[in-house]
Amino acid sequence: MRKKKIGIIGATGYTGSELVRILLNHPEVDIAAITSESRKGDQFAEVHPFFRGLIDQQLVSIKDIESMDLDVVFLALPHGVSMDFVKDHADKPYPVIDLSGDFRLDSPETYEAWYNKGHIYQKGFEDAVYGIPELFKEEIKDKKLIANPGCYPTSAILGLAPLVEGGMIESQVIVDSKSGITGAGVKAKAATHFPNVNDNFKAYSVKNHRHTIEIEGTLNKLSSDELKVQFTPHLLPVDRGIVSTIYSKPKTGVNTSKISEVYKDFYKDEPFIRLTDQPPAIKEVRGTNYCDIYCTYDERTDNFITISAIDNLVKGAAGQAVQNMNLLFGWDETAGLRQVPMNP
Ligand SMILES: NC(=O)C1=CN([C@@H]2O[C@H](COP(=O)(O)OP(=O)(O)OC[C@H]3O[C@@H](n4cnc5c(N)ncnc54)[C@H](OP(=O)(O)O)[C@@H]3O)[C@@H](O)[C@H]2O)C=CC1
Ligand SMILES: CC(=O)N[C@@H](CCC(=O)OP(=O)(O)O)C(=O)O
Repeated sequence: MRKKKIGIIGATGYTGSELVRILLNHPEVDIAAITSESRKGDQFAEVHPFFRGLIDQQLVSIKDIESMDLDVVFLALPHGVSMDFVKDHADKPYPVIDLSGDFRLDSPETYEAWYNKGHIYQKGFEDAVYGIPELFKEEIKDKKLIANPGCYPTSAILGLAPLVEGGMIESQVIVDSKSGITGAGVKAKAATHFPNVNDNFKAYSVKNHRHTIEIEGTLNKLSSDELKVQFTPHLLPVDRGIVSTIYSKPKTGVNTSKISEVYKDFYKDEPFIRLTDQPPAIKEVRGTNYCDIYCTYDERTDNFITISAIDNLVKGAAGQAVQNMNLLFGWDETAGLRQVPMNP
């Protein structure tokens, strides 16, 4: 059968090149177009020299894909930019998998409140599905617009989903997350300048990070009670990886000794969830689509403590996008995603 023709939009950035890294080894696809507005005409491997000898492809402009007969398009563009593409290409036959936050929330009003930015395409919210395959597999299968989740939300939501869906916890949840610096994108900025991150560690966007509402809104879709999420991200001096440590209180009467069975049962058919018997490490998932999850109960404080680890560029972005594509086309969910973690 003919391989599906893929377009990757915005491939001078980190998630764009990560998509290429994964899709080069995907058995069902050919990378037909890789775009860049700033480097069009250059070879992709000139922009990302670690691809030398592996791919012979010239970067094209977005307008050049109009004449191509693509089967699916990945948007690795900043938020606020993706929405223009989605609106302008709404009549195209191909599905779009958007890695940005432009269509993850429930309405333009919520978006505007948390992103401090206007939204130009209300219909996209009606068309989109939130692409977290472990929770919304059936809904993803026949959608034309997939809003690929944020990296922090992926780690927090997957960590909490079994407790939330089981109605096991009280309404206040604390998510304390640490991310590698590639989460901030390829552009140089003061916050990610080497002396500011090397040998250093700090929280940022306390109380108002836009992922708070993405986590809270998604968990509330699984919950019969109204949950509130306190989310604090931290910048970790590593390239890639996220660890989230999550605190929640069991409801009165919940059988806390059954916690591992609850997680095992919830994720029993999920190839990318690995339940661990000790806190997971970012190097144990590096370069892979795994989300490793550890959960325990502390009798002294009456808290559940859940710790999850992902690679922000893979399960937190490009890998999850490929997993979504696999579902869209009815392929094995793990196609192209069977990497072994790179450790050390
Ligand atoms: N990095 C991560 O860990 C994660 C990122 N995401 C999301 O995925 C999307 C891509 O992220 P990431 O790859 O890190 O981003 P980068 O900043 O590394 O790359 C973004 C790319 O978009 C292109 N682009 C097009 N228009 C613009 C514009 N107006 N301003 C800036 N860049 C533009 C750029 O390529 P060119 O100018 O050459 O066309 C650039 O290569 C973002 O929405 C991000 O929030 C989601 C989860 C995790
Ligand atoms: C370390 C770091 O800076 N991380 C980014 C989140 C990356 C991501 O997933 O962002 P989107 O929701 O925009 O896709 C941040 O905190 O803004």
